[in-house]
Amino acid sequence: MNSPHAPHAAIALLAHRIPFVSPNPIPSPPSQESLNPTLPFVTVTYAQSLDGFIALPDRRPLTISCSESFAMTHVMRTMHDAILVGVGTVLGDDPRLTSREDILGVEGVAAVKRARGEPDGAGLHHPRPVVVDSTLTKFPYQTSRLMGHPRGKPIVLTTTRYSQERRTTLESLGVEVVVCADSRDGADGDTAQVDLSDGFCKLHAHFGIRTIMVEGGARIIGSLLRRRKSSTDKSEQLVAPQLVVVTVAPTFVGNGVKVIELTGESKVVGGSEGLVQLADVEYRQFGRDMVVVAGVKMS
Ligand SMILES: NC(=O)C1=CN([C@@H]2O[C@H](COP(=O)(O)OP(=O)(O)OC[C@H]3O[C@@H](n4cnc5c(N)ncnc54)[C@H](O)[C@@H]3O)[C@@H](O)[C@H]2O)C=CC1
Ligand SMILES: Nc1nc(O)c(N)c(N[C@@H]2O[C@H](COP(=O)(O)O)[C@@H](O)[C@H]2O)n1
Repeated sequence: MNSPHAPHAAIALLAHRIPFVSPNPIPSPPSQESLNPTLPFVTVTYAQSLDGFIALPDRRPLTISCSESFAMTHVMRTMHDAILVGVGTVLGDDPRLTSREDILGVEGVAAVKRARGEPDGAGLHHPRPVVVDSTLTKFPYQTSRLMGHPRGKPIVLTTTRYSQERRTTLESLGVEVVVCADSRDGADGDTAQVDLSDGFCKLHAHFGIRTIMVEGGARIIGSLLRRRKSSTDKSEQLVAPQLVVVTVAPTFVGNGVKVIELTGESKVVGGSEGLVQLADVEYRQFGRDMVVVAGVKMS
């Protein structure tokens, strides 16, 4: 597959699986979840090596995707209202989290605008950036490229143990701080983390965000791929994403960071127990990479 065709192939693969790709209502929503009035549609996506790594040891960033699968990722960014990462990713990668014309190409940009039902002259859609930071103390607001994002300052989801001093500073700079319910299901053991399902509901309720692309990092994705009960709503399904899109590149890394690191009790259980189960799986080649697209079983 040549690079100029990748955005078209990505639109064909994803447009029927992600709701609200167009500002107009799409005729046939792909699933009942997209009709949920309070919970946004959540896509989890990442790129990994053939041996399962998403970053180098010490959480150093790694370029895994080829140009075609990168184009697929940027098409996905244009299809979501918001893009969410954990503060570990902001610290490690300093991401821009924009939809990029240089990666999509002229034809790709035009195709995306057509798919969104927007005129040629319209600017390319960028998802609103959202960062998860349990205390507000880690988000590097003085240096982060997200502070110059074209959709405005990021929204930061935090817990009740946030720093008031930091909140005042961030809000004075235009950052929107959203205090969410605490969860102990995250990656840091006994330390309260952000209850992501509560965060998702608040993004919908406070900002009208209907679709969220979760792009990283390891701990946030790991939390979402575990079957968790929300502290605000006892339904287990609330925490699960509706769509999982994984780029698998034909490279070996040998050592580094994985999205699911089983520890303690879960390591003894092993297998896929305790993890979300996939359904409606599709596979597509983008350049040299394979992209796996799947829904999540809700039972
Ligand atoms: N290959 C890929 O597609 C991607 C790779 N990455 C890599 O991932 C690494 C960063 O991942 P991490 O260090 O794990 O950071 P992360 O980006 O997952 O953020 C984790 C932080 O969020 C906080 N947090 C709050 N609520 C949480 C919850 N409910 N669940 C989990 N964490 C919660 C944690 O306390 C922690 O401080 C970097 O090495 C980056 O390069 C990041 C994005 C995509
Ligand atoms: N799809 C994909 N492939 C890779 O090889 C990657 N390393 C990533 N990383 C993600 O992209 C973010 C950087 O985004 P910007 O280009 O700065 O907008 C990074 O933080 C990861 O989330 N993704």
